[in-house]
Amino acid sequence: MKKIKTDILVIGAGSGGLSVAAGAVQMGADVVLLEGHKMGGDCLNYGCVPSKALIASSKAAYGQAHARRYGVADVTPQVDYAAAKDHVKGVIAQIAPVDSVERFEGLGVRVIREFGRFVSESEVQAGEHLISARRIVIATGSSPLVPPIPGLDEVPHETNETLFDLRERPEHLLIIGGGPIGMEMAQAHRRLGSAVTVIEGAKALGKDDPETAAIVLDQLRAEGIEIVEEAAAAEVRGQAGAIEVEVEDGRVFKGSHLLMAVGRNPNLDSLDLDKAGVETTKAGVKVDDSLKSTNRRVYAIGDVAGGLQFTHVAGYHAGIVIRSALFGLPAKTSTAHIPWATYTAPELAQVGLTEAQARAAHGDRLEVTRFEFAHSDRLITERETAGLIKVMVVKGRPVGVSIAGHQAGELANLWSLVIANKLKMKHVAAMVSPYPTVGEINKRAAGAYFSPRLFDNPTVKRIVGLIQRWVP
Ligand SMILES: Cc1cc2nc3c(=O)[nH]c(=O)nc-3n(C[C@H](O)[C@H](O)[C@H](O)COP(=O)(O)OP(=O)(O)OC[C@H]3O[C@@H](n4cnc5c(N)ncnc54)[C@H](O)[C@@H]3O)c2cc1C
Ligand SMILES: NC(=O)c1ccc[n+]([C@@H]2O[C@H](COP(=O)([O-])OP(=O)(O)OC[C@H]3O[C@@H](n4cnc5c(N)ncnc54)[C@H](O)[C@@H]3O)[C@@H](O)[C@H]2O)c1
Repeated sequence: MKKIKTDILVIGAGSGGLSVAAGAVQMGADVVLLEGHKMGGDCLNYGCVPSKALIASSKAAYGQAHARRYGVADVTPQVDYAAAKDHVKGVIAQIAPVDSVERFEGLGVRVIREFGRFVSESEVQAGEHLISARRIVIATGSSPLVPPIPGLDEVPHETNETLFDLRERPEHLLIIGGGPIGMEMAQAHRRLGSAVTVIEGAKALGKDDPETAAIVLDQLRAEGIEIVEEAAAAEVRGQAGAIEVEVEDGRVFKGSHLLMAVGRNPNLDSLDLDKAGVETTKAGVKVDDSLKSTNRRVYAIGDVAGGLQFTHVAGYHAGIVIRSALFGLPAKTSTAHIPWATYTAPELAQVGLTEAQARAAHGDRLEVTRFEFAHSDRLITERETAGLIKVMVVKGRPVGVSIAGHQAGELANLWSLVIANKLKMKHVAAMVSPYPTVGEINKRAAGAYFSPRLFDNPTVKRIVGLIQRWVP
């Protein structure tokens, strides 16, 4: 057994683990990084990157088929599904060097390509290495949840770990689960020419504001995607090419392929966490708001910490851990300014509280300001007018923003800045946006907040009237 001593041991080289390792080593800590599978984790290999690359292919196909509204003839796109998958692989390959062993070794991180498991409160075994560390960061991510639906273990099905390797376009893709994975892949496949049925046990895009989610779902349905809600899958039957999903009320949906997209399972099983005194819940490692586990030397970040499961959240967690583990400074997580976006067309984005959450937290003090994308000159030129921004405001300060529409994810950036820095609507209103940009929508939303105060206000009218009498 080779013994290694280090300051920081990071288990898992995905979005969270790589960010801790890169940050800590560049600030002078001795860092060991373990990765048992692919460098870059889910986001690079099976998640954000391949899904957004496939969405880009589908957007190109959709653009060809819907050009007439711009005065350019529609054409039926000649989709080569395998070539689209080559494009996906090419994108992964282009980004992979940033997450590679070579890059991290170049930064001074000792990278060990083995799975790690705890043998004591401060030691982890990885292959022939026994590593003892001052601080250990669990960043092992999550895996696709495979629910105990009768028949599923005998019927061939895809998950996010296999879908991007599929070379033949599914004739009819059945998707169980109408969350972000299900809906992004539904639209991508529909636009690439598959028939698509989404079977959702509750509400599709149910973690988002229902009003903004409805704008997205209307468009998906208009593109021909069948979305069945309140229909939990109860049984799966058939074989490759001829699959049936029976839902709880007895309806049966037929397709050629099946994608499971019903949520995530934290990667805990191989870690022997009981040897380290690290407690877990169903969601993941039990952590406090500074991401410390029940063993004060051990942190958990990203998907395995069981909160919001996004790459940018894993990166945000990394910053908290670096502050705490390297500098011994207090650092606590907050979700108030955390955004997320679903990259359907139109996109769906959320920052902080939804209207329902804000109402529950702030009651009558809540004001909801709205602006319809149909009033954006830029989006009229682009013919992308379906969309809405809702800003939840308490005493002049935004506490949440829900956006559906073209570039909703891009628009969300500003609101994270505003909420993170406790800025007010007056600060957004004070910004000058270049005309005609999509980003102007954010300023218009702030304008909508102030309009009734300025334009429907008898006191303002009286004052203006008085002043005008005196102005020469
Ligand atoms: C289809 C899909 C699309 C997505 N799209 C987006 C998106 O657009 N935007 C977004 O923000 N998020 C998206 N996500 C979520 C995002 O991928 C995750 O939130 C993110 O990857 C989590 O990072 P992580 O570091 O916690 O885990 P991961 O990136 O999964 O990394 C964990 C790593 O740990 C390794 N590991 C596990 N156990 C051990 C062990 N015992 N020893 C050593 N190594 C181990 C694994 O092999 C893996 O490489 C998407 C997810 C999916 C599935
Ligand atoms: N754009 C992005 O940022 C992005 C994209 C994809 C995934 N992700 C991340 O990955 C996570 C996982 O995504 P996901 O879509 O798998 O999970 P999810 O938990 O968001 O959605 C799963 C859906 O499956 C439904 N479901 C569960 N069991 C069912 C059953 N038996 N029959 C029918 N429906 C059932 C649930 O009601 C839920 O709506 C997301 O929560 C998100 O954190 C992010």
